[in-house]
Amino acid sequence: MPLLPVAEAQTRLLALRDPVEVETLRLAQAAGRWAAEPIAALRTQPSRDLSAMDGYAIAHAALPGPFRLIGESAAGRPFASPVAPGETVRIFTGAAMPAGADCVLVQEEARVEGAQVHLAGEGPAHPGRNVRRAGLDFTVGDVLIEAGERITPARIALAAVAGHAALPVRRRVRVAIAATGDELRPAGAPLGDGDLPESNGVMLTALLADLPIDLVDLGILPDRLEVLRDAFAGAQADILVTTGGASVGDHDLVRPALEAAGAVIDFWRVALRPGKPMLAGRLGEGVVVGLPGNPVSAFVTATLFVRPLVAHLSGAADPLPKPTPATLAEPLPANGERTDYLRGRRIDGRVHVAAIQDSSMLRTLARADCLVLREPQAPAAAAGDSAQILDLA
Ligand SMILES: Nc1nc2c(c(=O)[nH]1)N[C@H]1C(S)=C(S)[C@@H](COP(=O)(O)OP(=O)(O)OC[C@H]3O[C@@H](n4cnc5c(N)ncnc54)[C@H](O)[C@@H]3O)O[C@H]1N2
Ligand code: MOO
Repeated sequence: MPLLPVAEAQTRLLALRDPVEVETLRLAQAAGRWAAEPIAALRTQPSRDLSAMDGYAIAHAALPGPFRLIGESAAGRPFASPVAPGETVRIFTGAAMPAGADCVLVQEEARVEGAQVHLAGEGPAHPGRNVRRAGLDFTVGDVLIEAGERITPARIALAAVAGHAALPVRRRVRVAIAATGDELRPAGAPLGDGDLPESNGVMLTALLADLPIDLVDLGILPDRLEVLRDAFAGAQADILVTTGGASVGDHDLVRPALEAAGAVIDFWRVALRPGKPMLAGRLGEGVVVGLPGNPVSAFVTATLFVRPLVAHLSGAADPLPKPTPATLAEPLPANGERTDYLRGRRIDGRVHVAAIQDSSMLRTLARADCLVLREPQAPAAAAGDSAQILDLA
């Protein structure tokens, strides 16, 4: 199989499965999910004209006054009768404008003598000044959140004011993570000769921590075909993520073990660096993504493929990471046939690219705050040139 371009691999991966089922959650529980349907306003906001300031509701045509004080309108306690020209009502921020008044004289520009309010400043410049018109924010029936948009804290507030107590979202995605390799030991465990602390599984757990998932930790699996096959077959997940054993060595057993477990591999080997040996396919009702074992390769492929897949199954309309432009601090050589994702760090607005880009080097990755994209066959770039980056911060 030839190497698959990154964008094509992403498209094929997301096409492997539709978003998971819809559930309805109370607002506070819906944070971080994606809207499963368009969310329309059940009411108009403001529902009527409201004062934007503390002061005196007046008719603009009656300026410069004076005005006779006939009552008060507070938030939730409107003044019921109309206000005639030459009359005024004490009013507070968020309170209903009484009929007959069309602007608010702020109290800093008013002087009150008994029941008379005098202009003591410039006064409201025009009718409508310091008034929030009915429907300023939205009108009943307006679509406020599109299907596939994330439920952010601001959208939760919007949905509440729009009259919703609960929202239709996708259920949590069940993600199983398996690290493979005979040399791996849990972080902190005693190490024998040739042993290595496991880092990909904990990295993936952290990388997905802000997404609505239920995690199934399959732990560290040995390089034994039957053990891998049985663990994969029993994973029962929407997404099974494996790391390691994806390449061509004698101990790279993930692909044959997946196939033995009944998986249908859709693609293997993508035109990117690091991360080339990654694979993806179907396993029962779920999707399997096999990430390479090198820690930086696992991180980059998880960023480009696993996070977007979780977001897609969670109902995100736009799940892929978006590159943004940045300025290079140093020249870069011409690129080869794979899209390169270089570990970079922004200093004073310019991106410095780490000198050694070995896919095993976690210290370089941990110092990076972005990945610098180099398209296949990109010509050499000079310091000061623009480059596309993926933000890691
Ligand atoms: N002859 C070839 N050799 C290799 C090729 C190739 O095309 N031909 N591809 C290389 C590329 S690219 C990559 S990336 C690596 C990754 O291959 P694997 O997925 O099979 O990874 P492993 O061999 O299992 O492990 C690589 C490396 O990473 C360490 N590792 C693995 N899992 C973890 C973990 N969970 N936590 C920490 N470290 C882990 C492992 O000990 C190895 O050092 O293959 C190249 N080879
Ligand atoms: O592309 Mo591998 O992913 O060299 O590290």
